[in-house]
Amino acid sequence: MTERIVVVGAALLDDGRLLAARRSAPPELAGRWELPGGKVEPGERPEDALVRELREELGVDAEVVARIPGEWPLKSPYVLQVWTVRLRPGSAAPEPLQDHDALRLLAPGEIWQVDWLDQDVPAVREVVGRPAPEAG
Ligand SMILES: Nc1nc2c([nH]c(=O)n2[C@H]2C[C@H](O)[C@@H](COP(=O)(O)OP(=O)(O)OP(=O)(O)O)O2)c(=O)[nH]1
Repeated sequence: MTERIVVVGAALLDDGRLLAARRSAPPELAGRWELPGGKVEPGERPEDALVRELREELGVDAEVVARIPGEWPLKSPYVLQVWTVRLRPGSAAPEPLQDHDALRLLAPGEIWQVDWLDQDVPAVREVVGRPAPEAG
């Protein structure tokens, strides 16, 4: 059986701007930008993994809104799935607490100003081709 591990990434949209995070490790990925998130643990729902990772990495209280259709191959055995998320009322603002050393909120015209990980580009393209989720 081929092992396949899902990495969940967050499309965190704030007033039409997309949150991008710059990785601080490992050396081969450091300095490149990604959607914050991480690996789904055995037995964990992807949505729960994403909420957990965002709490650990950014210190936020987030909720998952919807899955972005598609799945993108990363370094084997990982595949990337992306979900739109929003902050719950009262959540702290995102901070680069773990795994990242910078965050940016990118307006639609700024999306391609950062050096996304190559493997994230098709996923980001899919994210920005979609309207922001409804508020509330
Ligand atoms: N989170 C995230 N990881 C990505 C993206 N694109 C991409 O290639 N990756 C890779 C980097 C890592 O090899 C793997 C996920 O690792 P991670 O370091 O974010 O996950 P994690 O917090 O669960 O890691 P760990 O320290 O528990 O091993 O997927 C992306 O957009 N978001």
